[in-house]
Amino acid sequence: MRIALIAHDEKKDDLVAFAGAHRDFLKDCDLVATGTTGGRVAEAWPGLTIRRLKSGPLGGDQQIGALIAEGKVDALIFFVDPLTPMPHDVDVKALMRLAIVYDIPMALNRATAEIILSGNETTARA
Ligand SMILES: O=C(CO)COP(=O)(O)O
Repeated sequence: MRIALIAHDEKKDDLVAFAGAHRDFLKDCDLVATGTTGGRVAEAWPGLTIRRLKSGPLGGDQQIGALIAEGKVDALIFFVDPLTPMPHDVDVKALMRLAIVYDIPMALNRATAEIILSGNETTARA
């Protein structure tokens, strides 16, 4: 499964914890992430191989959007911070829009990410 991982700064600890809880499944996935998020997850969980793109504010969100448009991402897990204004808010919105246009599963918080992975982890075990 090809999964894109992104977290805003206030949510990075949550995403690192989420990735750790699911590392047995994620180690067999094709993971791509924005720069800082990918660095944090890879540092915490060296068993995970993650392709790191640019940092979000420098174009990383748009790079992931382009991968979605090319059909190269099966699911987007993006832990957003709804309480902090972002200079690159338009990029975030554009990324979400493409996930909707191409109808891929998109988790914007941990509760939804758990549902997306639980369905696929079950399939992977079967
Ligand atoms: O800003 C982001 C998403 O909008 C995430 O980018 P980083 O992973 O580089 O912090």
